[in-house]
Amino acid sequence: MISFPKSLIRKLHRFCIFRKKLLWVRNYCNNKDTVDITSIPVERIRNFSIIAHVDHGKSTLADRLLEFTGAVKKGSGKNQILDKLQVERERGITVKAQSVSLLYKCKDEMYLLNLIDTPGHVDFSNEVSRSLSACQGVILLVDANDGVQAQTVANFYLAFEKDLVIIPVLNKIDLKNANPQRVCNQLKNLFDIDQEEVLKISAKIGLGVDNVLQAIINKIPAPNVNRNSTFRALLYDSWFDQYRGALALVYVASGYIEVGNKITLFHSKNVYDVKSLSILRPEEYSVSRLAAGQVGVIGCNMRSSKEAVIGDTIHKLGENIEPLEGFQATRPMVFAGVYPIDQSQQQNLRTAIEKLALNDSAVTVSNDFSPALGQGWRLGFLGLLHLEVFTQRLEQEYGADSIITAPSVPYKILLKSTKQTLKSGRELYITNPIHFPEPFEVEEYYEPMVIGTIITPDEYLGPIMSLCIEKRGIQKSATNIDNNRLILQYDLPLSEIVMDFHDILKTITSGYATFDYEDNGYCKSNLVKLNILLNGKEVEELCNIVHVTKASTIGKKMCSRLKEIIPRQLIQINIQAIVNGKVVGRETLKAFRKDVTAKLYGGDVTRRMKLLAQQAEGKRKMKMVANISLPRDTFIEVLKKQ
Ligand SMILES: Nc1nc2c(ncn2[C@@H]2O[C@H](COP(=O)(O)OP(=O)(O)OP(=O)(O)O)[C@@H](O)[C@H]2O)c(=O)[nH]1
Repeated sequence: MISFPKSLIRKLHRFCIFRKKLLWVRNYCNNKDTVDITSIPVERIRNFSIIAHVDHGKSTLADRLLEFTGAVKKGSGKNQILDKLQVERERGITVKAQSVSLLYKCKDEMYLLNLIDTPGHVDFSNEVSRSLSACQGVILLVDANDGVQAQTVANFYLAFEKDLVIIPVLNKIDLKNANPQRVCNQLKNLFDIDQEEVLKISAKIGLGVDNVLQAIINKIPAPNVNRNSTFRALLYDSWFDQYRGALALVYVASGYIEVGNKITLFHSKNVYDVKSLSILRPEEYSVSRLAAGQVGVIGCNMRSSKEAVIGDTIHKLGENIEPLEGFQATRPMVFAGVYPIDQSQQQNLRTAIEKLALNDSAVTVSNDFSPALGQGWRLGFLGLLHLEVFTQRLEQEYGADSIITAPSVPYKILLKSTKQTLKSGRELYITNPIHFPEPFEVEEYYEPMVIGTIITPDEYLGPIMSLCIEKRGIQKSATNIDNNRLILQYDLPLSEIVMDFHDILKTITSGYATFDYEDNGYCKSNLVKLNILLNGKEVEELCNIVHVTKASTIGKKMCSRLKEIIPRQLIQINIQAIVNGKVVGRETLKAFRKDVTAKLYGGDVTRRMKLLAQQAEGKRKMKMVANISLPRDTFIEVLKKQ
């Protein structure tokens, strides 16, 4: 392999940074104020979001809107332009809401349309609700073939509760199996939307997209703001730029701001000079002023993303203001330990987690320690996909490899009243099974519950009901939304749906049923801690809290799963699942026998015996230190297919 001197690599690296800076400056200068966006009056601004179920075509419609308004060239060959993250492009899903400002001429007047493309998956619904606070209307997009699905219902109610104007749009009418009439009936039955209001389009081929633009202008009201009052802006997203520090994406709620103004954040109180103002089209386009009703980016040399706290209100220094309503804190649904592959990478992983957690405000972070994995963090996520996407982003965007431990949901425990609990409080939230108290200390156990909504063709009702019963679900309602589709509501324990409920549901319904859930507080339960022992040694990272009725089944399955996942090693591995000191599952992973005598050709038998004895001694030593190497993903994998 050719090796380059370190000095040359350093020079090359510096050159690349210099080139990037140069490109940014050129881009900045080219974009400077060719259209005076601030001259567009408030009455000609429309702020809206596209909301829909997963894969119903939000990003494709956003692409067409970008093309129709000239933000990108027609036939540029680029798809899903607003899905910028590598993880979004690889998985074909949106995980982060993206904003773009479009200029559209209608009846000789220029309109500014601020569009936010939102994710569809339930794990990212916080992005949707955050985006809606900068909007006055939404496009509710429904696939004309699939019809109304679980996230369509959830997203409709999010917009409805915020009193936003809803423009119903049927997409994919070019498909052979599209059935617009059936979907219109569903919209009428579920949301009381009249058929005449529904637009029919094909985002893929651009059919009917101009009607969508017309509806945005005619139906969505202009923001109700005052440009002459004091400046207030809601910080609703932020990201880190290597050269300009943290950039804040804001919705200006009143007044205006100009480059050179001194600003401060209401809660953090830090003071900054405004260095740059821009709007996204979708690339940054510099402007000299951001005024009420607009969505734009403020660059003010914030040194770290920590300073740009999402939900904070930005205002001018020295002005007394009432803060804008921030965002409701989201409650993490799944917790998992994240550790560096080896402790030398700890600092790197720490920086990466800090930066990414600030960009993704739904993630909670606290320190954690594991005897086997060392110093790490306990992170809280909105679901398993959120966890997977976060760790993938850590790897791809920050080059930080990590080991993830078994995910767990947050349990609530009421301790028996003793002198100590009287002082420290009897209620305990357990996000890490390691901290599960001994049964004699506990008065009552509680587990988190959700209300699950399932939309399915009625022929799958039987298998779905069996699945929900197996997952300890209680049916709340079952309603027909048309001749052959049902909407079911179940009370379900969060722990039962978090890992693989969605996958199983898709399998048993050939992909036709869709699922969405929302938090429904805590419910009394009967829980136990399931310990996993490898060669008699407890592996804390694999222990799990389970419902007492499931302990034995899960224990057995975890053992057999571990047997599949752990590679055979030079020593035999005894895998045991233990609940309250009782073995509920057991498997043995046979040693993989290395033939140490292979090189011997004939010769004295004592030589053969000596080699075998040496090998046995080596194995004994390994067993003593329980030196079992587990693959990186064991902790999640073992819980996935129970
Ligand atoms: N035939 C047809 N396919 C479409 C149309 N619109 C979108 N699609 C396809 O549907 C798939 C999903 O489209 P996306 O735009 O990624 O959907 P999305 O709603 O943004 O997906 P998420 O961000 O993951 O929720 C892609 O393969 C698109 O090419 C359409 O009008 N007709």
